[in-house]
Amino acid sequence: MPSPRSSRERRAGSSGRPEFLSLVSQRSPGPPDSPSRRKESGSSAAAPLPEEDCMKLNPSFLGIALSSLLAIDLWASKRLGVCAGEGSAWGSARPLMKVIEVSGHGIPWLLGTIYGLYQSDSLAAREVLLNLLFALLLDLVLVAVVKGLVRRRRPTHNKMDMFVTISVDKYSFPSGHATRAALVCRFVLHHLVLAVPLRVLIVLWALIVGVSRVMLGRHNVTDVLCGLLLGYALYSVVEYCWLSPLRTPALFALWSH
Ligand SMILES: CC(C)=CCC/C(C)=C/COP(=O)(O)O
Repeated sequence: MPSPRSSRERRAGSSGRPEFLSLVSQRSPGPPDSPSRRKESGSSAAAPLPEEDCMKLNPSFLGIALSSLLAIDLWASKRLGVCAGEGSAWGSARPLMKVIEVSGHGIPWLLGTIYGLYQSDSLAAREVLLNLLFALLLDLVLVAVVKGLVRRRRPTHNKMDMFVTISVDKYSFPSGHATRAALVCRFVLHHLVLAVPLRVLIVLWALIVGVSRVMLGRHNVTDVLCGLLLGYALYSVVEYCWLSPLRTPALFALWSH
């Protein structure tokens, strides 16, 4: 009478390594009954694979979770893109959204910081502004690299009528406006002495810049969320590499009057 062994044990045969054998036989490129396969796995492995093993070919839980998240992201982003065109549900708010867009654009921030550097009359102000300039440039490079690597297209409902873009800006992940808004917000909160209402205002501004990207149809929700996280994290890199007159005297000499 055969002993009541499990199907896994029976498949193990004399080797006692069922998982290894089943994975090898599943990954072999030849057809299930090919001579090469029979030679590799012995006569007992030529039997059809049990259902339990075939499950390993199915998408992983992580794969399913990611595809579902992306589907929800696309669906939600389309629904939230209420200012994507003049004819959209909130089309009349589009001009205001575009003003918010410019407020988070790289050019005004870069020009404003450079102007501030030339106008600065104290070493402390120069140090802060020089580091802000470094942060803004680092952010531009990081976003360009990630956009170039990920190459996620902007939502189909986006109208490409943005103020000054570079070639990688045809891609949407991550949102450059969101990274900049989070980075600048954290930077300002750490280095400027501001009254509480102004501190609240800068946080609100960063959030509104993020939300406006989705409302304008420029980005999917995940582009903005990841952009905000990336910008927030980037501030820690800036803090770590902080440029000071002691570390980089030559750089500070450029702006000494
Ligand atoms: C040309 C310069 C200096 C900056 C480009 C700024 C820009 C257009 C970023 C794209 O932002 P989103 O990824 O949020 O659309």
